Amino acid sequence: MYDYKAYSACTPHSTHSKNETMSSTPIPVVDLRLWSDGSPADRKCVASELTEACRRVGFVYVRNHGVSDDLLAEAFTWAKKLFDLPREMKMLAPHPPGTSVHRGYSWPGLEKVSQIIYADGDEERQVESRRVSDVKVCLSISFSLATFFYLPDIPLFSFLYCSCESYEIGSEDFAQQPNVWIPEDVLRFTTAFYWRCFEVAKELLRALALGLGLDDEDFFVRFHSGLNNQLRLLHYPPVEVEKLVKGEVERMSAHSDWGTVTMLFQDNGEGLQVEDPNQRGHFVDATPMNGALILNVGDLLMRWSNRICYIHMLRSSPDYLKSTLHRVTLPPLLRENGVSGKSLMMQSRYSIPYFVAPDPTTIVGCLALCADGADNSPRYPPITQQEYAKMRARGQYI
Ligand SMILES: O=C(O)CCC(=O)C(=O)O
Ligand SMILES: [Fe+2]
Repeated sequence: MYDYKAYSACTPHSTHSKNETMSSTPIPVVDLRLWSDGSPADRKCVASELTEACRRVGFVYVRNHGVSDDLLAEAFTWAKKLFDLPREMKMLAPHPPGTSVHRGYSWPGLEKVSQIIYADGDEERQVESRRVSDVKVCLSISFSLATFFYLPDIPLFSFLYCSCESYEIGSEDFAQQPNVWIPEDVLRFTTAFYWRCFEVAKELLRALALGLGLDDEDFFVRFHSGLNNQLRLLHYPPVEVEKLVKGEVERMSAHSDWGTVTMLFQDNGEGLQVEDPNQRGHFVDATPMNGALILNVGDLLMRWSNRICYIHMLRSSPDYLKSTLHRVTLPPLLRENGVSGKSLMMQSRYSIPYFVAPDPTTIVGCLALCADGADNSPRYPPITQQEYAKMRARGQYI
């Protein structure tokens, strides 16, 4: 884990001790402290930094975010406790069949994080082709994204077996997506944690609105009552390193998130990678950083801000927010040093993503200030959150 002590540009240097150094990570780091207690100018600085990071990379480490270390430690303790339960107990709260309800326990292999990416970025087509393709493929059939990148009509497959187990929790007041409870105190804690995360999410949405140049800091918050968010406890069980090296199993394949933003908490298990914004198909490590959460832009925020993907982006970059592909795979040390000893096992990894989504009937259309001329007209038709989620969910659960 990075022992990261670097500062964001907005933080006065005098508040840092002499031996603080900048991290070598290509993923930017933003400190929210001055967002919470700084002057209007400080807040603007933090907002611009955060937005710029989301524009350049789509992923950013956020420090001083407001979820305390103790609360996070407790969240991971509960997650571990939950996944340590015998399978029969976990199966008392199974993820319902089909794609309409996304709650409860998903056992390893249930979720197929599969994304077919046409280089022309046509999402409708991506989803349709995923539907007719065999999503029951269990082992990795992945083609290099980079190889096919410049060929808009050739589908880029990423069908992978997701070897994680997860537990999805929503708001207890959202009738469309009822929680699937299991008889454990863990769920009482996670509900409180869910709403604490939402408080942080609202601040991040405010900063992004300001950073984008919207007059109304609450613009995004108005579409987010919090009811439609999702807290996911994730466990990647131990896996033979050799299988990961050979690509027979992937912990989680490359995908983008569907919502507005995701806040991700990781334990110190490495392996999360993010697509390098300057090199399609090339991934960089998003190593866990002490005390920082990772914020990433989801598809809906990308659509709001009119960011186009892939091939178009190379022609003309509208310079807005980017929903970046990411995956979970081998940690850097194992990649670099290879594996000796066939039976080497990679340890469990736990993570807790909090997916922030607008309310289901919210119409997500290009913001007026992000469509500022002939070269930057709206690229996506307006779509409601529920339509978009339905489209994306069709390939994910079988
Ligand atoms: O486990 C992680 O670090 C990433 C999880 C993730 O990307 C997801 O659940 O969408
Ligand atoms: Fe994700």
